[in-house]
Amino acid sequence: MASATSPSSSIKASASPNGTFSSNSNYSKKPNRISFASIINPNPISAKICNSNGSSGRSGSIVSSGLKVAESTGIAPLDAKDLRDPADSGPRPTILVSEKLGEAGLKVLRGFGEVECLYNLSPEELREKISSFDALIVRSGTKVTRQVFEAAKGRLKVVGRAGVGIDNVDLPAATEFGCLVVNAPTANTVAAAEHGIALLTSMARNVAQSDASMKAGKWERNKYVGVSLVGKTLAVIGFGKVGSEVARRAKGLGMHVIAHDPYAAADRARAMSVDLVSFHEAICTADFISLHMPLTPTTKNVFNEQTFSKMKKGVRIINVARGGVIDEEALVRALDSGVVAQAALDVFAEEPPSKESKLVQHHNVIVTPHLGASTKEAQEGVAIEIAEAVVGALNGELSATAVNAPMVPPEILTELAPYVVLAEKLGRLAVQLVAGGGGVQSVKVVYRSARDPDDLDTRLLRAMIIKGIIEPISSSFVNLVNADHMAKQKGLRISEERVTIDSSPESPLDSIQVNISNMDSKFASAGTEDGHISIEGQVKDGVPHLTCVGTFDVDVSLEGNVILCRQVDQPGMIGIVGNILGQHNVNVSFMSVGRTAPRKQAIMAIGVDEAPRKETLDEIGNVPAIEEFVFLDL
Ligand SMILES: NC(=O)c1ccc[n+]([C@@H]2O[C@H](COP(=O)([O-])OP(=O)(O)OC[C@H]3O[C@@H](n4cnc5c(N)ncnc54)[C@H](O)[C@@H]3O)[C@@H](O)[C@H]2O)c1
Ligand SMILES: O=C(O)[C@H](O)COP(=O)(O)O
Repeated sequence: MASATSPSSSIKASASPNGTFSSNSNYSKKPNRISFASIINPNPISAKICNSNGSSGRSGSIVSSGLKVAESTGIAPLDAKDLRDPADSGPRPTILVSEKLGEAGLKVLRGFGEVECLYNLSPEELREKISSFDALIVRSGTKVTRQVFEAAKGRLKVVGRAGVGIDNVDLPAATEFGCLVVNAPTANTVAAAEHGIALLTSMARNVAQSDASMKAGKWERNKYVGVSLVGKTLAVIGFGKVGSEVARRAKGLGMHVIAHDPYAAADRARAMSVDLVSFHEAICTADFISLHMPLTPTTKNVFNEQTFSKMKKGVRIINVARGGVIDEEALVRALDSGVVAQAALDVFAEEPPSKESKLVQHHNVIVTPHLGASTKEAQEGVAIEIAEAVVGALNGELSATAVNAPMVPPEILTELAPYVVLAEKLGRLAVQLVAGGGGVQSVKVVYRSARDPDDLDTRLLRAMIIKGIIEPISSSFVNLVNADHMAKQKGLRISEERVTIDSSPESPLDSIQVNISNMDSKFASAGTEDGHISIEGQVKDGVPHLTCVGTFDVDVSLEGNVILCRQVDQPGMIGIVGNILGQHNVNVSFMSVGRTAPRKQAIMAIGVDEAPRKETLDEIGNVPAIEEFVFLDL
């Protein structure tokens, strides 16, 4: 008799904390983090998002418009009535807005979920409240730390940064917790650039100091003689969105503009008649230096004692980027010594800076309280941009402004959709074929495609294979955000190979093969000569199919569950097994037989709608010609 090697029995003991092994257990039994299927929803009807109580499905699900990328850069407000399915009576997602957000954005959010605006929360208050929210929207004032993600207890699915800089969000922690971070990168560019120019011109002409002097009753025409801008060299550090808009405006003022940006394209600079130069040349030759790079470990305190000492005496510095890129104490010393004649600062290492800050109080410094993005227009734009991105993410769409997940163009998402489903199912099947279920360390994925390897974006597929492999055998939750991190954490090495085949480039892929290296299989026929467990699948008419097990060709649609039997190839086997299943009321959706040679060995792959009971599996195992079989739960 062949014994049934059902994965449920072997995996139960070691794996799932609730002692069960079921398909979609990620939706119903995992913590309430957004599932991968909610970020990129392979099901065009509804994206399941777990409720606060851990249940899932239509009550608590959010209707998805399918595989599309949120058009979050468009700033026309969405019609609130379009955002949720009116038939969906489940609990609405909860959104915490922790800093002032434009009304138009709030309207978009209110059309979709329960919105609470709680400004000025202390870090402790934020940690206390966060586990009741699916989304958090912040500006630069809220520190979204690891502790916040921990306190969210898996509920928080998306953090929306209503602006550009994400240095106040702990991205590695967000990624580990599978929380998507989106920002609003475009709507405040012009506002920040205009503020930079405002600071540049007012600093050069002592507008702030002379205004204060007059208001103090003085008339000091000789004291506030300024410097001209025309013909002076402005060095823009960080030639991105804001930096290049500052450059464009400074050229209009007749300045000679140079820029330093290790990642900027030279032709973009050339097109604006801006010379891209080294950091050294920029800081040594400039009369004015305007900062527009992000705050990163590399840029932190990049303006320090040493760099100030190399600057032209009397240089003037503008900072509307981030305070942390300047060593503020070193700047005070450079101002005192006259190396830096003036500074105009919108941002500070610590915000708000202390009232006694020597930098803020310095007579050659003008300051604004982080107002770069604060125009009515920019704030409305940013609010809509972030609201649409957050709603899109909660709706199961991949955001075009995702910061910690791959941004995949909509047309690619659409054509990859069925392969994404196939990839997860192959991962789930492959791990169930491993004897003992766990211990998988090395997986090789082979993608066969007629397209050029560079034309195939496999990140989604890889993430889904990882999800398929990890979730059935652990309590971990895997999505597009944290898949690579989870694989690394579990010591799972995934290598990918793309094989170009002679076929139609119409479809992105011909097949996906998943090989688990150096593991024994509970279904020996799934093994290859070189010691791998190998399965392969294809998409046929939009439906994922299992097409190869070990060295056997099969063809079974991966829609329900699968029984694989190895048997002696002889007449009547399909009837015998089909009969047993029929007698036990198990509906067969698909059957296919692959064999090495007539009357030798064959593999029968049977698709079944429901999981057979143990007695049914025992009866199949008692058929004398059946040598081994396995039930695979999809
Ligand atoms: N004060 C405000 O209210 C305000 C408003 C908007 C943006 N900002 C800040 O301005 C900065 C720029 O914003 P953006 O929208 O232009 O971003 P961006 O990403 O478009 O541009 C940043 C540029 O900096 C470059 N860069 C990265 N590391 C660098 C380095 N070591 N040296 C030089 N350049 C480097 C990048 O290549 C990129 O081109 C960000 O820090 C953002 O947070 C502030
Ligand atoms: O990075 C940004 O977008 C700006 O610094 C704006 O920050 P704010 O939203 O706090 O005004």
